[in-house]
Amino acid sequence: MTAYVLILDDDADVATAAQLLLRRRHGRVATLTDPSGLPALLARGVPDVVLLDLNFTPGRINGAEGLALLDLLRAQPQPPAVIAMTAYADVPLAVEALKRGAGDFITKPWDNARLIAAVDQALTLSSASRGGGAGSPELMGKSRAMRELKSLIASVAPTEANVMVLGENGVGKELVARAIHAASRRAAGTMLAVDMGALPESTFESELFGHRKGSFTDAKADRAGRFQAARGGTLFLDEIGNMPLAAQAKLLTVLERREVTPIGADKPEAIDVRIVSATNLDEARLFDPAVFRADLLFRLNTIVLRVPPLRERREDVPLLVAHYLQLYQTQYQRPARNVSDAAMDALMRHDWPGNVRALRHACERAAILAQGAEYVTGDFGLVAPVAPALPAPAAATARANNPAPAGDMTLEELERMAIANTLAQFNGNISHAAKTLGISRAALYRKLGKHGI
Ligand SMILES: Nc1ncnc2c1ncn2[C@@H]1O[C@H](COP(=O)(O)OP(=O)(O)OP(=O)(O)O)[C@@H](O)[C@H]1O
Repeated sequence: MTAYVLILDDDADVATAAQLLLRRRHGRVATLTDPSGLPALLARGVPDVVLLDLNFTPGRINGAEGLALLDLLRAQPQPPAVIAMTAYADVPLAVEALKRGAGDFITKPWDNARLIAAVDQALTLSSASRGGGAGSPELMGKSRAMRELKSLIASVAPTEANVMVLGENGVGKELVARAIHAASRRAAGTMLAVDMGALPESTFESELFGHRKGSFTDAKADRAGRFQAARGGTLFLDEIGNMPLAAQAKLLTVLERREVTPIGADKPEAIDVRIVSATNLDEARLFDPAVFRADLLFRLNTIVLRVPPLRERREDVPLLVAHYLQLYQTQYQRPARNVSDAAMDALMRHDWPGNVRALRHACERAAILAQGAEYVTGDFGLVAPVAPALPAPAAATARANNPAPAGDMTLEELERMAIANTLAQFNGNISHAAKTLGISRAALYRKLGKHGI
C-alpha cells in the first residue's frame, strides 16, 4: 500500500520544502495552498496523512481557519491522520488541535528528522485505525482473558496510577492504553503517543521537554515538549523497552520530580500527565538492569496489565475475523462473503506470531483478493511460522552451499522471505526486525500489510 500524504499550507515555499523532503519516502505527496480547494480534493480521495497548517490568513494567529479544516478532515468517513503545524509555537492552539482529533503537532520551522518521524508515526497509526471511524477501534474479545483484562482496565482507569502494558507485538497494547485514557478522569484531555524507541537521542530532550528559542543552533522558536502538550491528559510512552539507558535516566528524573525543564529555560515547569507505558520486552529482559533501570521500572509499573497473545485466546479469532472482514469489505467496496469452515478452522489453529495486527492484515488481504462464493483458506495468505534464522556464519555457509532459492524467486518473494525470516528471528519484535532490515517501523508495518504477513 503506498501512502498518500497531503501538505496543506498557504505558504507555497513551505509546502514545497515538505513535499521534497517527504517525496523520497512516500508514494504520493500532494500540496494544497488554497484551503477552499480541500472539499474537491477530498472528493477525489482521502489522504492517509495530512500536514495541516493552523494559521492560514497572514497576520491571524487564532488558528480558527486551521481548526475548521481539521473538523472537515475529521468528519470524513475514513478520516486521515492529521499533523497540525503552527509557526507560532502556540501551545494552547496545538493542544486544541490535539483535542479536536489531530494526532500530533510540529512547529515551523521544523526539524527534518522530526517531520519524517511524525509522518511515519501518523501512517502507522492511521493504518492501525483506518476504517474504525473517528477515534480508536474498540478492544474486542470475549475470551476469559479479554474479559479479565477489560475488567482490570475499568478498575484502574479512574485512578491516577501509572500503568505499564506488556505484551507481544500487535496484541493491542495501544488499544489498551486508549481504553484506559477514555475511561479515566482525563478523558476530556488529550492522549499523546510517543514512540520512545524511535526518538533519536540527539532530540530526545527537546521532543519530550521542549526548548527555548536560541538554546541551540536549530532552536529557531520556542517549542513545547510532549509532556507540556499532553497536560491534563495521558502520555502514552510506547516501546519503552527500546530506550537507551541515558534516556531512561532523563525520564526518571522528570517522573521523580514531576517537573520538566525545557532546554534553555531557567525554570522548571510542573507536569500534569498520567503515564501509560508499553513494551513488548519479555519480563526477564525488562527486569535485567543492563536493559532497563529498576528505579524507572518501579515508577512506571504501579499497575501492570498483560495482554495475552492471540494464540492463547483463540476463541476471539472468529469475532475479530468477522469484524475486520466487514470493515475491509466496506472500505474496498467488496461483496460480503461467508468464511468457509475449513478457512475458519485454519484461522483458529494458526499461531498468529504477529497477533491481532497480523490477523487484521490477513483479513484485508482476503477482502481484496477473494474471488469465490466464500472466503477460502488461501485468501488469507497464512504463512506457517518460519524456522528461526540461522546464526550469521551458519546462514552464510547455507547460502554458499545452496544459492538456488534466490535465483528462482522474484524480488517481491525475496523481500517477503527476508521480512518473514527477520521477524521470526526476533520473535515478532517489529522494532528489532525493522532495525535489522534497515527500514523504519512504519515502513515495516506497510510491508507486512503488503505481503499479508
Ligand atoms: N482486541 C482487539 N480488538 C480489535 N482490534 C485489535 C485488538 N487488538 C489489537 N487490535 C488491532 O490490531 C492492531 C495492533 O494493535 P496495537 O497497535 O494496539 O498493538 P500493540 O500491541 O500496541 O502493537 P506494537 O507492539 O507493535 O506497538 C491495530 O490495528 C488494532 O486496532
